[in-house]
Amino acid sequence: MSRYLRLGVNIDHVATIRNARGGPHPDPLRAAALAAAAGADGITAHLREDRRHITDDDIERLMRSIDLPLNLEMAATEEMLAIALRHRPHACCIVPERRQERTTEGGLDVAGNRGHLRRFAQALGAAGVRVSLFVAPDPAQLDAARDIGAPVVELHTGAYGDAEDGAARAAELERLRAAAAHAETIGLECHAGHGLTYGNVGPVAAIPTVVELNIGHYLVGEAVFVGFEASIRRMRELMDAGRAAGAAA
Ligand SMILES: CC(=O)[C@@H](O)[C@H](O)COP(=O)(O)O
Ligand SMILES: NCC(=O)COP(=O)(O)O
Repeated sequence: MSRYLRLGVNIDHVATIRNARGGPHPDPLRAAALAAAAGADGITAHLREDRRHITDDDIERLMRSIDLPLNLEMAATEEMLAIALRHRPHACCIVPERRQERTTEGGLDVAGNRGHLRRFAQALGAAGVRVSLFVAPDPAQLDAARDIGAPVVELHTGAYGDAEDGAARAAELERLRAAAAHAETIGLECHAGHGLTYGNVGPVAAIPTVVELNIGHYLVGEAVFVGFEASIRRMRELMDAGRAAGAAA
């Protein structure tokens, strides 16, 4: 029987639009409420060190007012750890950050930073926060994640989304499939996300050991044309269709 695939709606880029004018509109909290109405299973927000989209105040307000679990994405810095420990969201996904990047370019080097990341995983885990590590679909990084005691990994799907031809995309999809299978074998819960769209979500949703997708930028972009709830509902339909196709194969 196929497992339920959760949808975490990332509301970062609602804040990007708001911040373009410096006022309160559009409010990511309103987006979170609409995501809940559209059937999202969780809300994801990335508090970047440079606060280019989500702000500290957004996190405060999300923690106070949403009913859905919050997945706080953050870099492994002392400042972010203190914020996460103060709020204790349902989950924290630790992600790499480079100030000059336009978006999250790759996964964490868990294998090369075990000591540092273990301390974060332990502190957050002890506070009751479910810790996930945002990694490339690389078995060595998954083994390192398990070694440092993280219960969850989120596979970076950006290379799959960016692949320009069918063969390259198939190769990236195979890397995701193999990594998700490896996660299950070593006892890690497996999520995936970054750059997912209506056009590419199906084959990722079909991977049976992936239990959560986090999707944001495309949903906010589509919302301009069809509305936020409608964009989420359409994504949900495509995820469900992909899951069903995977189960039938
Ligand atoms: C880690 C990740 O993939 C998300 O945070 C998402 O990409 C939105 O944030 P940015 O666009 O700022 O990378
Ligand atoms: N962790 C991935 C995420 O939250 C959403 O990424 P994107 O859909 O905004 O690229």
